Amino acid sequence: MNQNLQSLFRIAHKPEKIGIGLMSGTSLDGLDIALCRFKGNGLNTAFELLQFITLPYEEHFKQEVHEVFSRRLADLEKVTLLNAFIGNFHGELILQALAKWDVKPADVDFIASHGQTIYHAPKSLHKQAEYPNATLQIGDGDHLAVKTGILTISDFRQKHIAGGGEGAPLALYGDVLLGSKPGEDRILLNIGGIANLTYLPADGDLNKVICTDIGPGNTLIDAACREYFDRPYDKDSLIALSGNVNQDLLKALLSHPFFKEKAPKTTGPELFSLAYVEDAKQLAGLKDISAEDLVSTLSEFTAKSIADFIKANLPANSKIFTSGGGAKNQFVINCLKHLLHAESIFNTEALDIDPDAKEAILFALLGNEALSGEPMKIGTNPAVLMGKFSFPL
Ligand SMILES: Nc1ncnc2c1ncn2[C@@H]1O[C@H](COP(=O)(O)OP(=O)(O)OP(=O)(O)O)[C@@H](O)[C@H]1O
Ligand SMILES: CC(=O)N[C@H]1[C@@H]2OC[C@@H](O2)[C@@H](O)[C@@H]1O[C@H](C)C(=O)O
Repeated sequence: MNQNLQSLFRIAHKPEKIGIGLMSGTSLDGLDIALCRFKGNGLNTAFELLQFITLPYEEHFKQEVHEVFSRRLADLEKVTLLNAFIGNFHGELILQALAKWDVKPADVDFIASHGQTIYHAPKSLHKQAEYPNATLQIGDGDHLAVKTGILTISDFRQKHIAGGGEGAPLALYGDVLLGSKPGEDRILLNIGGIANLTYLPADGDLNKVICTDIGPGNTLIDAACREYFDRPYDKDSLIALSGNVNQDLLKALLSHPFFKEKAPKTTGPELFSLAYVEDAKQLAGLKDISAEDLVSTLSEFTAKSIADFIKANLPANSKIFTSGGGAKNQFVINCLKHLLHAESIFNTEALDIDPDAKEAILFALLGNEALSGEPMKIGTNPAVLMGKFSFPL
């Protein structure tokens, strides 16, 4: 037997596995690296987070990715170069993290890598009947495997699409495993570049689980901060707090048909961009708005779209647990509390899940499933095992 398959067979049979989950999200702030230990699979997974780090991206790298990120027209050579470069670069960052933690690459059984989404095009976006849902993550797994010497599983989203989904959100698999509690209706709300949530019903019925994108999380707030303040994001909501919400613009921002589409649905910065904001300004008949008022309005927009979705679709008594960088945006969280009449909104720390690490843990879990799990049917999501295998040799 091919020695790669032999080693794959050996790792898949190990009762306990050490895996690294990698997430590089739409905010492009850095690479999240989670080192985890797993026993078992599916609903019987025992999991432990051993180490977590976010290694921030340098400005130059962010600019290179922004050249092709969520653009309909991009330099194909740049895409090709970045695909190989990011695979190798993420491999280097893993080696740095392992050295810092004093862990040998040989002690890690697998890497599960999300890659970098550069374009997400569900049918609701591209509207071309002859084409399927589609999405593109770059940062090829072979480069990671060869650079680190560790078996790498990558490109998880294609199988979800092939099975009838939109390629996202994949959070539901991890959320069900880590977040469910009998007797409690729960909402795990991730506010990253895009906001998404998983509803976990109190009776544990997997058919009732809902996992969907909702709309913009930080993506528009970040884009406005970059454009008008030369800052990557609105740290501690200082800009939003210094402005006022423009109600006409807010109404126009909320009027897009995406918000009326039935869940599950997905979206990205391809739709929610500064061009979207310009269109909304026109719709509202608004010529001028101060940059501070714009950031306040976009922050309220994030909170209002999330609250509207929850009020219209989910039980009112659900307990909410937030994660993602947007959970640190107090303006957004306070608006949410106000709109939902919620006394408290927790973050996933209350569930013993590091809110910054949650998505990287999710991919490690998906890697563990790819190696030795079985397809799971949850809600209307495709029952598929996701991920492609890359070998070091
Ligand atoms: N202290 C803070 N105050 C306000 N906003 C913050 C703060 N810290 C982080 N953020 C927001 O969180 C963002 C990063 O979030 P995160 O890393 O969860 O996104 P991501 O993983 O790239 O997104 P996605 O889940 O959509 O792929 C920043 O760009 C910023 O908007
Ligand atoms: C195509 C893509 O990269 N989508 C991301 C993005 O970031 C948040 C939201 O949009 C979510 O749908 C997804 O990521 C998470 C990890 C998911 O699949 O659950």
